[in-house]
Amino acid sequence: MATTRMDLDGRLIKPITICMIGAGGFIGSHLCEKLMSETPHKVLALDVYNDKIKHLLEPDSLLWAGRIQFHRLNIKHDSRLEALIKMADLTINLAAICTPADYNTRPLDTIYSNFIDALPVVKYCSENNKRLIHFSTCEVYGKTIQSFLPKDSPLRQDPAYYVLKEDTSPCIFGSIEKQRWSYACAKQLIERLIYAEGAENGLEFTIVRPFNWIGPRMDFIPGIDGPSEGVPRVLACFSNNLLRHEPLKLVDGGQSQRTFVYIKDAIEAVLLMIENPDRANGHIFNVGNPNNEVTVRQLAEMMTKVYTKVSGEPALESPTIDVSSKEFYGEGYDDSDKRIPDMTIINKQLGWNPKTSLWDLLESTLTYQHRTYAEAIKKAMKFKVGLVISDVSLGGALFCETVGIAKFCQESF
Ligand SMILES: NC(=O)c1ccc[n+]([C@@H]2O[C@H](COP(=O)([O-])OP(=O)(O)OC[C@H]3O[C@@H](n4cnc5c(N)ncnc54)[C@H](O)[C@@H]3O)[C@@H](O)[C@H]2O)c1
Ligand SMILES: O=c1ccn([C@@H]2O[C@H](COP(=O)(O)OP(=O)(O)O[C@H]3OC[C@@H](O)[C@H](O)[C@H]3O)[C@@H](O)[C@H]2O)c(=O)[nH]1
Repeated sequence: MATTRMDLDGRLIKPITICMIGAGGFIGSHLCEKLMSETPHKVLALDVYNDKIKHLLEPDSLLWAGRIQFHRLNIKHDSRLEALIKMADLTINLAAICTPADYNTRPLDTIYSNFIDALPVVKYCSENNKRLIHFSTCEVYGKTIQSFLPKDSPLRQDPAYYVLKEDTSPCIFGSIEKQRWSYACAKQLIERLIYAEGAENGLEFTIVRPFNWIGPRMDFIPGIDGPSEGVPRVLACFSNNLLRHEPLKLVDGGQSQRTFVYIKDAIEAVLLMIENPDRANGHIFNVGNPNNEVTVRQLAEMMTKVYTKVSGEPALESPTIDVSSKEFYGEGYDDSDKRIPDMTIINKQLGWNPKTSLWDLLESTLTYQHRTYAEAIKKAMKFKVGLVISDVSLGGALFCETVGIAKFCQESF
């Protein structure tokens, strides 16, 4: 760990204490890891779970012991929150419901989590003159202007109609019954509130808009370290399909486009924000990789190829199947058509650029997924087949939840 660190303007960085809310999640776990291994800063890690940061908390002999402290609390109702924010120099708020499967099926929880529950955090930071880094989302841009242009319009080729820019792009959401947008709308309102606290009360803030950060520890694998009926974000959905040898499900044909950035690249950007307050305060930053754009169908094809390479297992003959969004997510789902971040502001303020190609980030991530989950999945599948066989021998109905299991069952009989 470097003890002497300089900021981008050549000044010595003093060690600070960070109150990190949602530290036990995907981004939080990587940020804690980075702060512990490369900086002298202290972290008060707040979350309801700590499974993803357990390796940083135990044993006591770790190099950084004493610099990270876990507080199990729910910010919805815990009177310790203000005191913890007061103890820190900087608060980073990552806590949120942020999986699309929840937005239209649990819109109230989504709005409460992303707006109402974030309010006291903003208030305590403002009242106690504490700096805040708040995690918003690229979803605040909603759909692109391009998506409303006629299919044959030459303007569709003009980046002005699709590249998403913090200070000029509009936020375009669907109608109210498209409850998918409950998340984006709640995030937009909390951004506006933070901005207003900055303008009227002098709150020192930075807003981060992540563009599909992916990597190890993202979400969960259904039935292994999360609910079997749960629907995580696309990286974990496709990883789960690959691990179980079942086709990857393409929602509405997989035509939507996304840019994916490697979590380790993105964390570098957050560290620059933490350590360069003069350059980061008052700004909203897109953090993504404009060079890693694919359709979801292309992502599925690439993940299938990469997984074959890292696992040594052959791909299925038909590696993908189409599924309607209504069937997959339920009524009220809608989608962002395309998400390319403009990088001008983060480049100018922090000199940050993403480095890792989509192929490389998928290779390291799927190597991790295979190493972490392949055995557990095999065991779970054998157990299920065992149940099926005993069910059949008892004259019960044969149930095979997945194509993979169905094939395995046929072979076993
Ligand atoms: N991963 C991405 O690509 C991405 C993209 C856009 C926005 N974001 C935003 O970044 C933030 C972090 O995302 P993530 O991918 O790490 O998600 P995550 O779900 O892995 O992490 C969120 C963490 O917050 C915790 N949390 C939620 N509600 C809480 C509460 N009431 N009290 C205490 N803890 C609570 C959860 O337990 C979880 O550990 C979110 O605000 C999300 O909206 C992430
Ligand atoms: O199995 C799947 C899962 C997802 N998809 C599709 O893949 C695309 C990406 O889905 P994700 O679950 O990763 O979520 P999205 O990119 O739509 O939104 C995400 O990005 C912004 C963040 O705030 C959140 O992390 C999340 O809302 C969507 O078009 C979705 O419909 C599939 O085709 N198949």
